[in-house]
Amino acid sequence: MRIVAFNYRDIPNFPQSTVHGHAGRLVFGTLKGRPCVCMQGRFHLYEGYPIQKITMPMRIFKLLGVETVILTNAAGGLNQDYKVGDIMIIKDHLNMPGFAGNNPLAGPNDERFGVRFPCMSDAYDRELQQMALDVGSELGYSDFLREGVYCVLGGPSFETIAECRMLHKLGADAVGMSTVHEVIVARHCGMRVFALSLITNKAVMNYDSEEKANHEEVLQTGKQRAEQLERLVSTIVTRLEHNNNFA
Ligand SMILES: O=P(O)(O)O[C@H]1O[C@H](CO)[C@@H](O)[C@H]1O
Ligand SMILES: Nc1nc2[nH]cnc2c(=O)[nH]1
Repeated sequence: MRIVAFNYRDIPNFPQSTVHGHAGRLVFGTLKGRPCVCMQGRFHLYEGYPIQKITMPMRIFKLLGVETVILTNAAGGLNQDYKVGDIMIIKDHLNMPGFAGNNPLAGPNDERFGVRFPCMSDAYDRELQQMALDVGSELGYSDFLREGVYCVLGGPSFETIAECRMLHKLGADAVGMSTVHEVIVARHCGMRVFALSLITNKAVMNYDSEEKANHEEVLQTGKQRAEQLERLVSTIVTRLEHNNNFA
């Protein structure tokens, strides 16, 4: 397989990855014969970037001709049934920065990309969610494959116990610091979206707990499930090719 990779620092006006574990490369190649572009590292509000800069790659992908965006993230599990290592298919989100007015589409609307008031009730493609469930079951992943609601916060501090309890009551199954901004911009310009959270740690909900969220655990769980996540995503990509039914 031939790939061509560009360091973010060599791409004019592209933001730079500052997070440990985010390589900072844009990789072009084929995945099971399908042309793909992959971000090795994404951008977050807590890195200090304006929200429009964080989501700029989505518009670049649209202009490159990308039709489907697959996003993955690491997240803390709020749902008490979730275990570390579970993979959650995101079916919906809670956009906390958006509640406070920090939305990537705020400001003048660029009509070349999409409408002023885009719908978000269909943000996560339902056919792709079903396909992921089917693929997961074929691969023998059903025991650790979930469907749930992802909540984005600004970070970089992890949540307090009271915050975790509140987010759980509000209907979130997992909490993180990414993805939602990209989803909004991708949907605004009409790309199809599928997203997964790897539950890398359990959110601490109890004052008796000795557990503490930390980035090392996040990276470690990521490594442990990397192969299975890769297989899941690459098989989904293969099915997109077979079905080719989303044009
Ligand atoms: O970048 P993603 O996969 O969302 O990673 C999550 O994990 C990091 C914290 O450990 C934060 O960046 C948070 O957003
Ligand atoms: N906000 C947040 N982000 C995470 N990323 C990975 N785990 C977590 C977590 O527990 N909380």
